[in-house]
Amino acid sequence: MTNKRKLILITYDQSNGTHYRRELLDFFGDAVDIEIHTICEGLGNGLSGDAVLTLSPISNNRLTPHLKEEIEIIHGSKVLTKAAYQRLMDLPKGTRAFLITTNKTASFDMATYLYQIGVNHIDFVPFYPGCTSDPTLDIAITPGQTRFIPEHVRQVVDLGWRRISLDTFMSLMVVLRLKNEAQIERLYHLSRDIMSHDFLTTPLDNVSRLKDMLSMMIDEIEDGILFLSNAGRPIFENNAFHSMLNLDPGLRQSPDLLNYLPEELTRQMSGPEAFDHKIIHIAATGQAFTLSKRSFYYYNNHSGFLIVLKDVQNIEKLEQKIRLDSVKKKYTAKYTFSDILGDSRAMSECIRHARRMAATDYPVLITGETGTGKELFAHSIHNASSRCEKPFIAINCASLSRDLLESELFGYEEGSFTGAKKGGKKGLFEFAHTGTIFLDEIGDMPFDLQAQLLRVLQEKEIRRVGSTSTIPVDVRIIAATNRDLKQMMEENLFRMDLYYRIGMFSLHLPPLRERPGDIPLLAAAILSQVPGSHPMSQELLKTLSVQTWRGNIRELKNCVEYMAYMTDGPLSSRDLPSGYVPGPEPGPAREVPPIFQELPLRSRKLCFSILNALRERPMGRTRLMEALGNSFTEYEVRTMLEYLTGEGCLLPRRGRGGTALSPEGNRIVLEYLNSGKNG
Ligand SMILES: Nc1ncnc2c1ncn2[C@@H]1O[C@H](COP(=O)(O)OP(=O)(O)OP(=O)(O)O)[C@@H](O)[C@H]1O
Repeated sequence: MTNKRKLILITYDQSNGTHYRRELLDFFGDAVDIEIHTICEGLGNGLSGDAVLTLSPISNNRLTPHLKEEIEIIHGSKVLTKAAYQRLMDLPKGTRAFLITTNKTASFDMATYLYQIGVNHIDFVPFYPGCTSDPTLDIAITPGQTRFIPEHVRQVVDLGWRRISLDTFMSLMVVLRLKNEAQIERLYHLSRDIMSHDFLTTPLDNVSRLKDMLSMMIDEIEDGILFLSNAGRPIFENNAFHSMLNLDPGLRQSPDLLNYLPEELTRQMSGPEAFDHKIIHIAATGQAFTLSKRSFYYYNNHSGFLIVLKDVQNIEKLEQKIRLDSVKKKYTAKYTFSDILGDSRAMSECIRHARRMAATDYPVLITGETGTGKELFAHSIHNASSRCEKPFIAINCASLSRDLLESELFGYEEGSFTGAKKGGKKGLFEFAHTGTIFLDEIGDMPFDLQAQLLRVLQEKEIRRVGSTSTIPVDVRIIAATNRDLKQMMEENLFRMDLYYRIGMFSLHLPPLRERPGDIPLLAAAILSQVPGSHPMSQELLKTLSVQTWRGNIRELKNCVEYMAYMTDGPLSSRDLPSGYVPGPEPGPAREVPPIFQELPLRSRKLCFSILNALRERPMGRTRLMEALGNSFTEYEVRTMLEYLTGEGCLLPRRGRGGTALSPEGNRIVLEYLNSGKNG
């Protein structure tokens, strides 16, 4: 790699060229080769180099046809030394003098410059080769062009060659990528001798300090940044750009940088269009980046391109961190295995199995009646798994309508349906990425959504509602249900393929009545949570142990808490809430009303319980669920309410009065209660 830069220097004539070439070499040393081209002798064709510097006014339109390729063009400016300026200022006010330059344009250029820097007490008369002289004038002022002074002039104020301005040097340093400490130091020294343009009146050391701070800040940015000139040449790149691509340190600020970048990157960068976040894969290193190319403007002029490179892995990590931070409170698993009480054999076995399942990454299906601790187990499995630091997201599949459940789980794209949020919405699967999702009441998930869930499990990617693209997700699924999925499969209500996918590890939690030995332990633990509560008598514990506990531990909890709050002294069977009698419920044998006969047993029970509860008074769904001991899911209750309304057992709902029994419903339930035969 060659580090020597080539500069095309354009001046009016050869003499100017030689002079300014020397000045440039004094500044840059042998870091640059300078090729002079003059307007007088013709610029020639096919000029090529790292940059063009014009020190004589010439438009880009005139210049570019002479260039072999697109090269950065710097329109340089020249300034007086401070000493020369002083000599001009010392001339008396009203002095009329020739202003001698090489040509007409240069003459006006010089006059404008002098007025700009405040030399406005002298009356300049432009003079250059070929123009008519005024014989009455005998003073001449010239920036070093003494060779053109008319013979009759007696007083000459030679300002000396104008010097290349500080901003021209700065532009050269940037474009030629030659900015370093030594050059900044040189600029600083120059600034002591020569005049600055207005915008450089800030002391140079401040400017350079500011620039240094700026480049330090750019170096601190974690994204790789590369500035390209309009011509596509590298102007500046930050540390991250080098380290992300493992570039040789010798390439820092090298004009040849592009030759050493991966081909996948340069191919995308080279087009004229700006773009955002293209994903590129570097075959040689296996790295993946997102690449953006943005135009940047300086005072409305297109000045080049900004290339931004982001490491995809970093984005993922960051996104994950943001997800985690934002979901931490809402989406963490609260319970661990140590929160699960019960030393019955059945319970100990469940815990042992669950611990084993936690050590794997497979889906887990937890079954069991309501209130047996399915959610507790789901939390504990997540917390004992390798994903414990990652999100745990629980959703009840029975509590939402089909469409809502779909958009909650998978998210949606902006505009995918009326009312969709601007910018779309992330689904819970995306939030749960790298963690666990707990699908409670999975048996109540609508059939077509089951197919989508299966796809997520198989493909490990989701598609937002209304989107055509997919998003990869890595989520472990724990599902739970109190429904009989096997039975549901037979009835074509649950997909067999999904069942076998999630049910490989299945954990059945026994109902409380099958492990009465756990009741004293659980009851004592529940009691200890109530401040100031009294102990339970043995006789009460015995009574509790023979209850059917259709609501299982949740029901036991309600019952024990009720007693603890309602009783002042030690607790006995007398303190039990009404409905709890010693011994299991015998359950009278009754004839099944014809409208229930087609229903599965569980739905039949639910229908009867609803009608029975509504005999007392009308009530809303939440109340009704409580009255049923929370033994049925919201989905089940809703479905059965619809069914019973359709059968004419309930009055259609109006307003906030809740659901009421119709005369037909009342007749059916009374007939059922009086029938006395087994159903
Ligand atoms: N073995 C246990 N030890 C201590 N508390 C328990 C145990 N099992 C359940 N619980 C408590 O009982 C209540 C119900 O448990 P959980 O919500 O986990 O049951 P579930 O089977 O998911 O119920 P549902 O099917 O109605 O959603 C919770 O307050 C839970 O903390």
